[in-house]
Amino acid sequence: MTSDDVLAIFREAGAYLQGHFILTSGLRSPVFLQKARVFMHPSLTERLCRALAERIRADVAGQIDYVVGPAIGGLIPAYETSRHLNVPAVWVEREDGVFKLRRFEVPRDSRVVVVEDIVTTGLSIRETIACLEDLGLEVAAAACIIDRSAGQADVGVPLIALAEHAVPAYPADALPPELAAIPPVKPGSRTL
Ligand SMILES: O=P(O)(O)OC[C@H]1O[C@H](OP(=O)(O)OP(=O)(O)O)[C@H](O)[C@@H]1O
Ligand SMILES: O=C(O)c1cc(=O)[nH]c(=O)[nH]1
Ligand SMILES: [Mg+2]
Repeated sequence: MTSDDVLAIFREAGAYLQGHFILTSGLRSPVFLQKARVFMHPSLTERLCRALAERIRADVAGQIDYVVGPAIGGLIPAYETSRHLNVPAVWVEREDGVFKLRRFEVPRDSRVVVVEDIVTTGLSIRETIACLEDLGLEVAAAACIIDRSAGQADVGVPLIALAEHAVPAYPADALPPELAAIPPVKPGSRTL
């Protein structure tokens, strides 16, 4: 599956939004990939995550014990990708703003792959890895459906992206006038 194929799925699902968006990193962007509008369709999610699982199988040497999804966006793709890898899926969720593995007991030294929906700066994956490493887990790699940084984000482990799609993002105090003219919205769950 190519990046164009993935973007076509997002466009057809009405998930390629244009406007003025506040991202989880605090950056502002004229584009938001509303993955929930893709993941609401099991057949589309199955196609994307089957392809992502194939990439993970090809790129990650050795055993994978668990897939970990950062809630909320990573829940569905992590679960569906784990189904194709035939390993269990768990998730981290925010407690007072910090990712925690609240509901599971994963043995120390387990080898895991983090599966995210979208990467912009890589901040959410880095936060996830910090939580997992604190628990003594080995993070073999991270993976995502779309990398908006097009390879620029550094998450500290190899990042496998099903698609790369470079999208502009600006600090809040450096907005182009056409973006500043639109009232911003924040679709994600951080700080909710
Ligand atoms: O690479 P980053 O700069 O961290 O941006 C990407 C993150 O932003 C979104 O999560 P968000 O916190 O907005 O909430 P969500 O998971 O509920 O969508 C998305 O699900 C990624 O986790
Ligand atoms: O950076 C983000 O917060 C972000 C960007 C995007 O396109 N989609 C998303 O869910 N989050
Ligand atoms: Mg998220």
